[in-house]
Amino acid sequence: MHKPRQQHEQHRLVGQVAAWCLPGLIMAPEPQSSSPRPCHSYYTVGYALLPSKVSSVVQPSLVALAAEREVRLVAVDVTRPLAEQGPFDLLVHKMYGRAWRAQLEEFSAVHPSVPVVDAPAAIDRLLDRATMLNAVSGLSASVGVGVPRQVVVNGADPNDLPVLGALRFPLIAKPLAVDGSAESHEMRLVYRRDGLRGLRGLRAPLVLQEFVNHGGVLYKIYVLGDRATCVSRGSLPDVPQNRLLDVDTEPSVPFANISNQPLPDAANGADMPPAGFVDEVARGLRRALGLHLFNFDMIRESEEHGCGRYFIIDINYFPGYAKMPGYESALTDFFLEMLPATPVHAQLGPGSGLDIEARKLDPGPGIGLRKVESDRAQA
Ligand SMILES: Nc1ncnc2c1ncn2[C@@H]1O[C@H](COP(=O)(O)OP(=O)(O)OP(=O)(O)O)[C@@H](O)[C@H]1O
Ligand SMILES: O=P(O)(O)O[C@H]1[C@H](O)[C@@H](O)[C@H](OP(=O)(O)O)[C@@H](OP(=O)(O)O)[C@H]1O
Repeated sequence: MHKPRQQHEQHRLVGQVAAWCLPGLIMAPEPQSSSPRPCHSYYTVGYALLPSKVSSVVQPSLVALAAEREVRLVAVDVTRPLAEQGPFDLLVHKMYGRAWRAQLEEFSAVHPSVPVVDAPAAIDRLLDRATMLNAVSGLSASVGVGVPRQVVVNGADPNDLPVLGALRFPLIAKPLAVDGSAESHEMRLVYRRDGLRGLRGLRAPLVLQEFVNHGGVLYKIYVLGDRATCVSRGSLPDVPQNRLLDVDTEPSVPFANISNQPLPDAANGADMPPAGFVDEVARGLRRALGLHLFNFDMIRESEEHGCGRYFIIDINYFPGYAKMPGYESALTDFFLEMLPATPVHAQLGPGSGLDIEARKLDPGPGIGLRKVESDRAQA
């Protein structure tokens, strides 16, 4: 039900933007302020994103700054075969489903020299909460960050699960799948065992994860290649021990999209995690995940309830970068780092920028999906 509407919206949105410079391409609008430049001086970064992500991330300020640095941002038309579009010097994407994966494979077979950020198999690990946090356990123990204990519930009554005995209440029930839908952000905070009965309202499969008291402050770390930027946000408040025993209160409560909340006044003076620690965790995760574009949510256990350990609770692919201060220049820098030394159409010589057939005959040095994956293995 969800996807056809999204595709329709995307088609409409793509149809609204002006075609400029190269026939057959659909592009982000050229910023009014930039002076005319010959087409060949530009790099072209193709982006394949849902309409909501386009409107949050591909803002005029980003398009303008990238253009100043000779990078133009071009929307992929997802209603047409990807391999026939371009030429692109770099492709970034966050789309769901097998058909899109097949399009990427075909694109890389036809254009092996074009880096695709990121590899679909690596992104897939973040689309399932059972595998999402596995990379954290791969970080060296000396880094000092963990994940809350959790179990996966595949449809059976969670009360019947023998493993549940190992978890301590309160728990958070989270949908297993992370698929960009509103439902994938609908959760329940479960205070005691009888609260698990109400979970039948949430669609299984689910993850039941231990809630960690953390003073209502969450740290969101935005990763863009080698850069990591940490911001603080509001989060769920601590759950006092007596709330777990109070049978006159609701045994579970629903919530959604908490981490979009600003920091509550009371938490405003909260210490940020040390920059060196943030960088170390971000670097370790980037290597373990093999991804360039993601953010992760980290909390610090309240000292009155524990010993101040850090926990990672969520990792998101291609997050809302516009919420990060200075995102325009960070994203443009990232594109420039990922781009090859020469624009692809300039490598092919004058007049060949539109010639897809010529590129099929001359596939270049071969740095498509495979190159990005091998860079990752070496990192
Ligand atoms: N184990 C936990 N302990 C304490 N609080 C938690 C825990 N897990 C989640 N939360 C709280 O619930 C919120 C939502 O959880 P989570 O990040 O897993 O969901 P999400 O829908 O994927 O979030 P986002 O919109 O940031 O992607 C967190 O921002 C945090 O406030
Ligand atoms: O598109 P889905 O799969 O629903 O994932 C969301 C993430 O879960 C959120 O974490 C992103 O917001 P933040 O950048 O505030 O983390 C959010 O970014 P958005 O503000 O661009 O929608 C999304 O990436």
